[in-house]
Amino acid sequence: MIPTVAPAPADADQAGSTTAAGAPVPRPGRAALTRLSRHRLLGSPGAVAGLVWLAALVIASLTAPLWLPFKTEDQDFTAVLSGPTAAHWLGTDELGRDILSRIFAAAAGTLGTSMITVIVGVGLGTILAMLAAGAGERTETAISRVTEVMMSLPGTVIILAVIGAVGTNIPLVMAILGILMSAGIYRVILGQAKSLQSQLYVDAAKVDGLGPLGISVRHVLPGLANTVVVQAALIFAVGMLIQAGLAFIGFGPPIPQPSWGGMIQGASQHVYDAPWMMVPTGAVLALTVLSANAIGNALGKAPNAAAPHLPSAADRRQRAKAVAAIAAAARDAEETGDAGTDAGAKGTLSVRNLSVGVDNAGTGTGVQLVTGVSFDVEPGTVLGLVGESGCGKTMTALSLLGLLPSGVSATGGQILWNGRNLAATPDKDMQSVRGREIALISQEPMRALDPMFTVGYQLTATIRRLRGMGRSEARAEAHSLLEKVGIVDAGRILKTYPHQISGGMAQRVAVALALSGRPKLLVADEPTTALDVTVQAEILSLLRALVKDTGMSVVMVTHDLGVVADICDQVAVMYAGHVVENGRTAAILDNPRHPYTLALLAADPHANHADSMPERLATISGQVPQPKDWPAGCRFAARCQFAGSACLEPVPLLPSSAGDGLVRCVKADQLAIEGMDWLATDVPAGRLLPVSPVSSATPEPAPEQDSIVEKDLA
Ligand SMILES: Nc1ncnc2c1ncn2[C@@H]1O[C@H](COP(=O)(O)OP(=O)(O)OP(=O)(O)O)[C@@H](O)[C@H]1O
Repeated sequence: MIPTVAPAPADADQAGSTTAAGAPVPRPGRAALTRLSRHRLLGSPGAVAGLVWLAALVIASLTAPLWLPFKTEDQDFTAVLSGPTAAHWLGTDELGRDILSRIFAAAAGTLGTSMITVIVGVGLGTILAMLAAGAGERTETAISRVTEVMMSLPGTVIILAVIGAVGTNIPLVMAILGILMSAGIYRVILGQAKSLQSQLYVDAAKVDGLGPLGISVRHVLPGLANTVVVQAALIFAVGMLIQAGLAFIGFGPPIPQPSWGGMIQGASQHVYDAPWMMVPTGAVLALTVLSANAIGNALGKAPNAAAPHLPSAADRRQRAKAVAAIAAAARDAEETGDAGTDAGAKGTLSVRNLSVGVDNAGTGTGVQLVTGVSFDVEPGTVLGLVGESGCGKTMTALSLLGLLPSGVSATGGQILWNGRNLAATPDKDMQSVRGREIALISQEPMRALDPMFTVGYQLTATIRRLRGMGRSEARAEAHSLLEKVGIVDAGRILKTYPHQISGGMAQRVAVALALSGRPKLLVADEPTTALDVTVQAEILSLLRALVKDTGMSVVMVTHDLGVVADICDQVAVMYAGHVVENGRTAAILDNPRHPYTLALLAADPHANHADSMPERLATISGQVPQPKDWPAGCRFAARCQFAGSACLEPVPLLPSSAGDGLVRCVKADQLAIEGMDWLATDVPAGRLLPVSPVSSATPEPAPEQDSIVEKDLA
């Protein structure tokens, strides 16, 4: 299954929630704030400068009475309209008042009242949007009509009318400005709030009994964080400018209280005889507005909490670094003649020694999730990657497309495809591979389909993009693709939206979408897991037919040996991040050599014949170890009924005596000779019997006394 990090479900907000890898999962709101503050704000020099400027302005303004040399109303008639001097650093105005003192004295008021506009405008707009999105169509219609009326009102006239009625009460004027602006903010936020309300995790939260308020606060608001802060920064800047404009035309704070707009107005009277007077206040106002905009810009680039699976720019940079490192290693290997393999035959996928790891904050020293995986997929064949959950199948599959999740990247090895090493291919070059050469279908068909557009639009747009066809030609191709994937009434389905079709139909459409670019390789990540058994069989037979008809090859990720038996020519059994056995499907299913394969088969009801079905199916005690807990020796040893002390040493992948496959077990041959079965009995985890180590180059059967645990267990 492709990992996604959705906002925490209703019951998962406890502090201790972790990823499968054991890493703590931040709550969406906190995650958003972390990203906003750490990666974006501090990563943008403009935003950092803006923050420093605003912070300095606020501190200087609040502490002004303590350090300013002059009071705002002090007049120095010996220095009227002067430029900067030792006594008056920024000069004086027409009454000899110190401009520096007046700028800082006015700053707190200007910033504070602009914040009133932000709080009222953004707060009201956000609350209305969340209410409209969550409370149903009638409420949304009512709120939308009211905001439309608000937007049609002449704001300037209303503000002037308020000033006429109540005088220059700046906080009140700015609050009313906020109310007027909230209508626009409502419109900006509503669409996003509605989309968040329609997420599957919101449905899950509703099922869990979370009320509308809880859903809005816990699931919707965190997803709106980006938009809200960007709007806040913009409104802050606009509020400051409007306030300065009002003061300029005489509706500022009462005289002699200074205001930036009032000071600019005063300076405009002396623009010819004392032009300097305009500079300090104008520059401070401009710098403050620029600072707010720079901060808004930086925050606007932050990834949304609702889509944390999308790689941020930092993730992309990190990936680019990882790709460059692999490319450099490959070049070194070529120079020293250690490259190992050529680029493989055309249409053959050759994965060599692939490792995938967590980036660990860009240091490249994080835990490894997949190590030393190698396999080949010939044209027109299907390779199954099989294993329990957490064995690294998805990480391996996604690395073929360069689509590893944020914070994870390929750390070594080669993915050889049509003459290039995809592991060392930059993301922008991978774009021409994805869809056109290698396509993906995932477990959840709805992931591939956008609920906002009809099936026809999505298919046509994809075909046009990937194959450069005209509209009507693409439409005809979409129709034929739907027929190809077994949809009888293709014309009708083209007109439907994804939510109007069943899961099986959606998976067929997803397959058609994947075929749009006529890929040579299809990566299918558990494509039938979410479907019921009959539909599963249909999709498998569709894939089989496509492989036969088009000569396309498939990498099929599955935990179902039935699927492997049904469709795969080759199989690679993965356990704890590496391949423990691979080879031809028939050879492996008939003659498994690795105890893990043996155990998977023993635990699979379909692999046991009805007449010889045991009373109790076999189990594999324990769990797949977390990547950070992988032992140096055999990673399966702690759960293995046949483990011995030789299994404490690292085990290489060696040719299996059965067929042309490879197996990673020091006792593989001994098990084959003795014909051991995996028992239904649970084995205490970590039990190891003494077994003499065998040479890794030529595995020999273990001595008699090192026998199999089974004997003890019986
Ligand atoms: N984004 C991630 N960051 C860190 N570790 C991850 C991430 N995604 C997966 N892992 C870890 O990588 C390992 C391999 O995961 P992977 O999803 O490839 O397993 P899988 O065999 O495909 O399992 P499943 O069938 O459940 O998808 C697991 O230990 C998993 O916890």
